[in-house]
Amino acid sequence: MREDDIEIAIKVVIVGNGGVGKSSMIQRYCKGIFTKDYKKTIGVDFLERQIEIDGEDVRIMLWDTAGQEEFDAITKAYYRGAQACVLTFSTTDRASFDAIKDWKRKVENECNEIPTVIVQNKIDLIEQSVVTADEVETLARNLNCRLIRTSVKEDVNVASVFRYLATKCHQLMLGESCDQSYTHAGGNGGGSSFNGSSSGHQPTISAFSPTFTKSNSGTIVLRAAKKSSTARKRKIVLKKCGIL
Ligand SMILES: Nc1nc2c(ncn2[C@@H]2O[C@H](COP(=O)(O)OP(=O)(O)OP(=O)(O)O)[C@@H](O)[C@H]2O)c(=O)[nH]1
Repeated sequence: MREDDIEIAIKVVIVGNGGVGKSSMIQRYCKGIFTKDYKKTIGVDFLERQIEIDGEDVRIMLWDTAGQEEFDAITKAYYRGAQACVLTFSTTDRASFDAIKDWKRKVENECNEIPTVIVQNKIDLIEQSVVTADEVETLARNLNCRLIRTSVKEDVNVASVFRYLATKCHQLMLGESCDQSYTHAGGNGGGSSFNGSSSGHQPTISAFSPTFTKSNSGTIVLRAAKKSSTARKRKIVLKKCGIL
């Protein structure tokens, strides 16, 4: 393999109870589509998308795991080697919220601590919500995870989830101090834009604001890896992380 062909790849696992919108989220992010039909994921599925972080091409490999307990034995094998995790629950499904702690534990059993985001999906159904904003924010704080509220259906904040995680992983790969800022979920609940600030207090990314706009933070770069002066940097990066 030539030096120029080397790229950064990040494995992200998406977990959560059945029906919360994991497959839909991945489809939305990688293919730009949304379907109303529910097709239970059997075992594990996989899609990827390439974005640019700090001028580097980063390939995000999204592992969609079945939410049903019957597939636990199969899916946990796929958590191994994951560098980031999305813990997903649905605004209209109380059990899926209550299960978030268990999902975090299951992933940590295989991967230790990795950058993790709690995603409250189906925020378009906020009027049918079975969780309060406070309890969700408290859970995120207690679990030391960033909270992002999304609507896969309306394409709100989906790109922010993966850009945030990819940025965190990229920082870790570069050996920059990660300052643990990914672990905070504040409670202001306003706006939907991604805030890459590295200060200690990280606001929740939310779609609650009535003036929210669709997130455009994911820059899709559908082209071959650049042959540029970043090659040397890539080499350094790859000493610190695995190529998937
Ligand atoms: N209203 C609304 N419906 C959604 C949203 N995201 C997903 N859905 C719907 O929720 C249902 C379940 O979505 P899936 O993506 O299949 O759920 P899953 O988490 O992958 O389910 P498993 O494969 O069983 O683990 C589908 O009918 C989707 O259309 C959303 O943001 N809003």
